Amino acid sequence: MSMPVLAAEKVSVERSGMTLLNEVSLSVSSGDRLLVRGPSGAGKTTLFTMLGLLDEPEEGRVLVAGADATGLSERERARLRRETLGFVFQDFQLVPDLTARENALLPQTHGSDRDEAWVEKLLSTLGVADRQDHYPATLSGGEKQRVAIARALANRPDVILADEPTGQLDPETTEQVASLLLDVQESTGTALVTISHDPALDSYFVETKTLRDGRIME
Ligand SMILES: Nc1ncnc2c1ncn2[C@@H]1O[C@H](COP(=O)(O)OP(=O)(O)OP(=O)(O)O)[C@@H](O)[C@H]1O
Repeated sequence: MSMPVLAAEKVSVERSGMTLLNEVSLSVSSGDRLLVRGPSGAGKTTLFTMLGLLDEPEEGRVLVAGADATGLSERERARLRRETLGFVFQDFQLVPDLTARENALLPQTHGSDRDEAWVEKLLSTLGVADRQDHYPATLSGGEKQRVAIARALANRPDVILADEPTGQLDPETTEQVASLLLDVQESTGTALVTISHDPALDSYFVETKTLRDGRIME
């Protein structure tokens, strides 16, 4: 088996004296897709935050391409995040005063090697090329999420992390967005970790894990 591009090893998180995650372990390698399911309050967002290097666990480690990300400075974590991870959120989180295209190009702002052709290809694959000069307010929910997926892939990340990516979409749009997300994931060989309670996503994933009360159920 190839080395995991992202792994949690016995990650435990405590906040205000409550255990939010209890020795959670999981890993994904290039091209893998993993769905983490769980009811409300199970700890899904907390897990997303840890895997996304947005916060640090009290115990355990998060490894990116085999390197321990715990104990890094905020600055080093930000760099690792930018270079290796792509994020998709339930509420899209597009910048309102940037066009679709400018939003998708955002992750490339820091890099020296801008690759606008790649982002244009992504927008086209995701079926929003003709909307690229529009502002988020004039896009449908499905279009916004497709732009957000292009943005997540703009830096050719090793892993896409998606937190309830279809949570604000109707059933038909959920199906379109889920298939497009998985198509681009497959064609780019990126690993994908999706965190969701939406049963509509189950059929797209072979590997699923269930989180309950902060633990992965066996
Ligand atoms: N900083 C905190 N201090 C104390 N408790 C917290 C904190 N953050 C989250 N929690 C609690 O931890 C539990 C897990 O929260 P989390 O947001 O990870 O769950 P979730 O599975 O994403 O839920 P949902 O699907 O409703 O968003 C919840 O009971 C929540 O109220």
